Amino acid sequence: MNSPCDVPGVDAISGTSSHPAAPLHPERTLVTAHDAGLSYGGQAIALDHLDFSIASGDALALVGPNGSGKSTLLKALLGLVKTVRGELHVLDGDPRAAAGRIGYLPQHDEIDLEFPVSLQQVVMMGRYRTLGNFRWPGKADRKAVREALERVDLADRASAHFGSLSGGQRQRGLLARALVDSPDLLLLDEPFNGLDTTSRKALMATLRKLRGEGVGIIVSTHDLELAHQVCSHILLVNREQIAFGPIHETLIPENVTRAFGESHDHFDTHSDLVAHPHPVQHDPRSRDIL
Ligand SMILES: Nc1ncnc2c1ncn2[C@@H]1O[C@H](COP(=O)(O)OP(=O)(O)OP(=O)(O)O)[C@@H](O)[C@H]1O
Repeated sequence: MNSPCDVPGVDAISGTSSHPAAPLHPERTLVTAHDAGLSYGGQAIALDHLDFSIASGDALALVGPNGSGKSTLLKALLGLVKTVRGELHVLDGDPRAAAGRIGYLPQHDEIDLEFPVSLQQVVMMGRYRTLGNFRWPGKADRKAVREALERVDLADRASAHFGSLSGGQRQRGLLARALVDSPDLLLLDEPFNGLDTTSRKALMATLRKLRGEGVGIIVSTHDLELAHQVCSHILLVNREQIAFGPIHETLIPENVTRAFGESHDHFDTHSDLVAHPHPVQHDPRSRDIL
């Protein structure tokens, strides 16, 4: 059974129905991988045998243990890591050609919180590709910044000193920076690390709203709740692809064990968040809730 959270327009937090805006991004395939292998400059393949695809409005949870290749895949989608075998296409072509259509929220950001920069100035940094080196931000740029801040519900804090915002607000501000050029594809590397429950929920709601607008999302995470609340698909990796598919069919104990090993402690395979296609009898924790 699909979770209500899988359906664009159904609120992730309340579970109530809303009226989604018409998709702003046309339906199209955003990423395809065919037996792709990724490598850092002539070194051994860091992540191999990738075979998956995602389309507009899909959200893919990229899940695997530390060092399994999650960031490597995100960097390859940005054209920063080479595909040394097979194919990895973004918007039907080489990832480097699609760079202007991708928004990226890195795992660590370098912004010095003491630096006297406002939230809207941080978001404007996301316009640098559009602005080039020699143009001052104009009306259209300021409008784009305002709209990006509205999308993450931070328009009222536009002038605030970036360093004075809460951790969750800063994270949403950085998301606005990734969104300011209206990307077709949004890549997020562990965006929920260190966030409190309220900020997590706000960020999840924003991501679901973006899906409803037709943005494709790939989010690297250890967080199964996030994966279930936001994502339609999951890609489990451990130096190679372990499994890919709709989240409710693919996030099963067998695949989790294959990705994390028998002794993993990240995921309780009896957790409500891991699908149990064949619930184990006599175990009160086992429920086929999905
Ligand atoms: N710049 C680099 N040059 C060479 N090898 C690298 C580089 N960055 C990562 N690797 C290697 O690629 C493999 C995958 O690392 P990656 O950072 O993609 O894993 P990850 O799943 O994102 O890990 P984590 O959850 O800890 O962030 C590791 O063996 C790592 O050592």
